[in-house]
Amino acid sequence: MKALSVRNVSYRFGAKVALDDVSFDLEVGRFAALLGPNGAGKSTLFALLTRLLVTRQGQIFVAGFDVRAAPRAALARIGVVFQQSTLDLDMTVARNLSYFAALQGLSGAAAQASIDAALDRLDMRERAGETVRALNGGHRRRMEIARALVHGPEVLLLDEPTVGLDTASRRAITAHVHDLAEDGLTVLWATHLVDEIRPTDDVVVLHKGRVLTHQPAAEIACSGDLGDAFIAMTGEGGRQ
Ligand SMILES: Nc1ncnc2c1ncn2[C@@H]1O[C@H](COP(=O)(O)OP(=O)(O)OP(=O)(O)O)[C@@H](O)[C@H]1O
Repeated sequence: MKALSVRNVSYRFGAKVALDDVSFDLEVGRFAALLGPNGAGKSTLFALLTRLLVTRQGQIFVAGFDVRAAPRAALARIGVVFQQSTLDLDMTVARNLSYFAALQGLSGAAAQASIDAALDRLDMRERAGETVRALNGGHRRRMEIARALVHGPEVLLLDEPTVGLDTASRRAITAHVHDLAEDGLTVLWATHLVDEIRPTDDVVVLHKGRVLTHQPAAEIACSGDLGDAFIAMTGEGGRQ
């Protein structure tokens, strides 16, 4: 069974086609970059994966569950880090996570164990008592990733999670999420930055709503530079 399966998905906003017959599968435990320039359709695809928008054409399966026919089962297996932060700045890290855990139906000792484990995975346990406002941008992002793990998802979706961060924070977050994939989580990481992608990662190149290719990064780069290959394919840049 595939961790994520997107089949012939199209979506339009009025006359504007945002996604055009998009299909790809992700194997369990893969780190996949959804690489595309601005306007490629990455956020639209994320909105369909998380049911912020409803798929009208095509099908999406998460761990075998159809997002439209079995939304609860599918969404329970997804963790999401959206482009815009949704943290409560005046609550502590721990309180933000326990609030989210409660929304997921977790409480008491089980919730605490999940929260502690998620914070440990992102090296954020010692920050649990701090208010979010006191954290820098990189730590806030790590906390959002920890929050997305609290309910034990099988697939983690991140929509340009390093936007606005300095180089050190970008590297740390990229490394943390690659580690999560090595531990068996399936990751879909939307980005337009090729330096966040490792040679062994899957890359789904999205351009103007269409999938141009889906291969390991090393094969797309073809013994050259992934950024050059991306520019050659799309005519657009892939560096910060
Ligand atoms: N609500 C909307 N109404 C009309 N057009 C939209 C809407 N949202 C997105 N679009 C258009 O759909 C296309 C895909 O947009 P989308 O935001 O999914 O791309 P993206 O790859 O996430 O880009 P970015 O990196 O800038 O977030 C773009 O042409 C965009 O202008």
